[in-house]
Amino acid sequence: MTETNTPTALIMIFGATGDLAHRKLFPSLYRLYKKGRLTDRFAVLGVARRSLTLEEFQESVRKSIVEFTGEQDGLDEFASHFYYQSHDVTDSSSYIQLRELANKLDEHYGLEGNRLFYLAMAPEFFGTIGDHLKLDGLTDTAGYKRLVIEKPFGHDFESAQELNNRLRQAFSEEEIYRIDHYLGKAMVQNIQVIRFANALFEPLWNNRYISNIQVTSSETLGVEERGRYYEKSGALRDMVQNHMLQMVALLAMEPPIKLNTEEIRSEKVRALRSLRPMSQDEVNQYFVRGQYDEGTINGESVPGYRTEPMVDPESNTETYVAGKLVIDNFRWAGVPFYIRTGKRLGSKSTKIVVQFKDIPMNLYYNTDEKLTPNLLVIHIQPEEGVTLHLNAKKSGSGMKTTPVRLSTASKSIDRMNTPEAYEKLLYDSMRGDATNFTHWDEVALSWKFVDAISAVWENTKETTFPNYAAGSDGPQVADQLLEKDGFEWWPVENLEIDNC
Ligand SMILES: NC(=O)C1=CN([C@@H]2O[C@H](COP(=O)(O)OP(=O)(O)OC[C@H]3O[C@@H](n4cnc5c(N)ncnc54)[C@H](OP(=O)(O)O)[C@@H]3O)[C@@H](O)[C@H]2O)C=CC1
Ligand SMILES: O=C1O[C@H](COP(=O)(O)O)[C@@H](O)[C@H](O)[C@H]1O
Repeated sequence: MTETNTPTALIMIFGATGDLAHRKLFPSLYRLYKKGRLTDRFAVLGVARRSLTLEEFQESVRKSIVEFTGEQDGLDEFASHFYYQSHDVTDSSSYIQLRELANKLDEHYGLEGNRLFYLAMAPEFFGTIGDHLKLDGLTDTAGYKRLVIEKPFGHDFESAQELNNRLRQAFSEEEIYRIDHYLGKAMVQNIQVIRFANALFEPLWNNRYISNIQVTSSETLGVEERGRYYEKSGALRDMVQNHMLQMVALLAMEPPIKLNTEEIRSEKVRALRSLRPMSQDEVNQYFVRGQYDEGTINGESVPGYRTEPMVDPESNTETYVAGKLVIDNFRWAGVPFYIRTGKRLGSKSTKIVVQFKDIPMNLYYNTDEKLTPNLLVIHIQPEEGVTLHLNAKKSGSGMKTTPVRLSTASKSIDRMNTPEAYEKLLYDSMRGDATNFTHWDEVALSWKFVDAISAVWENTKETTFPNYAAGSDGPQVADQLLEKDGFEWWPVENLEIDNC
């Protein structure tokens, strides 16, 4: 691993006129620049088909910064590091020209031959670009060469493996940075710290004390303009295969022997290997699906999934998934991990709730009343922090108990906004820190797990679709999944830090 805190590199963005580049990548680079994490020794070479002059491209960069950061300090100087080549990535002849421009920028800015190739494009182009980078000598460089690749990494295990084999012709595993933007979120990175830096939690982090763990990622947005992609993906591939399983791996993994990339990834891989596979007959017992109907969100009527643009009016695609994961190892035997994610729900929220087991004997309530279980809530977004739900004595005479909460919000600890996930991930990839990117072994195991579910769902028409109204908490089948085990979902809206 090559690490420096002020990395120098040529960042080549394929898809530089696209949404991701404008909303996330340019603003993140600007913030790094403003913080002094990018010195003047960097250049960005944007690639896309449309014909733009250098001035037009730099103007588009300036606009994106103003729109998405609200700042403009030092903007002209920052934008002057941006270059553009109009180039169809399927056209073999353009790569030579790209190499020449890259070499010139390398020399002009003293970039030491360091190259970061960021594929911010539709996945069908990933393989072709990888092939050409090698064939046309863009990867022949004196410095490092790294490939940062967006999701989706394949559509299933087979296609992911094919893509991986192809990319590995040009880049080694260590040089491939597969983005899962959840791993860039401050509170997702905090899961390990909460677990391994607190004497209070690690001894309790097992089946002796934890009754179940719930991971919820709910969205209010629908599929927007992404109907074509989403029809083939659904919530299972879009969210579960990557973000949800990554959070589960971080919650379930054993403590790594060292806090380095290899050890952390290897423990995550072991956790994913421990996921109990499901037979075809078991899939619908462990996983349930939903699709949104029309409804109301924030007072506005929104259409049902089947009437969204580019969506089949009889679509069988799930926009909601809830599941029970069983981790077959010594630590977690008997502790269900429940996950749920969906579009067009009542709130935008990602939270992890760790529910502790009840104490063996309740001295404080009548025997027919139950104490509220202790909960550890990790607030991933929109608020960031941790809440511990405890029981305390009710004021006044007598020994009645009442639930109380201890909360910390990250913003109040650091007194600043935490950086955007993409900012951290871009910085890490330039510093050569791959810890918060997914290793091929993690991708492969996640696909194998999810493939078993999609094999069943794609072959059975779900006759109850649409089965939840936009703006609701999701389909009833998700509640029934937990009721079977004697649990219920902790409602995310009642767990906000602000409610404490
Ligand atoms: N947008 C987001 O928030 C997120 C996006 N992603 C992933 O990032 C990737 C990009 O997404 P997004 O930015 O939204 O997509 P867009 O459709 O907005 O952008 C696609 C980009 O690719 C360029 N392009 C398309 N075809 C070619 C071609 N043949 N040769 C050269 N350039 C081409 C387009 O420019 P032009 O038309 O000028 O050629 C454009 O710059 C996808 O893999 C997506 O899944 C992942 C997470 C979030
Ligand atoms: O990767 C994706 O994530 C977003 C949700 O991300 P978040 O950071 O807003 O929680 C999701 O909307 C999108 O469909 C999916 O592709």
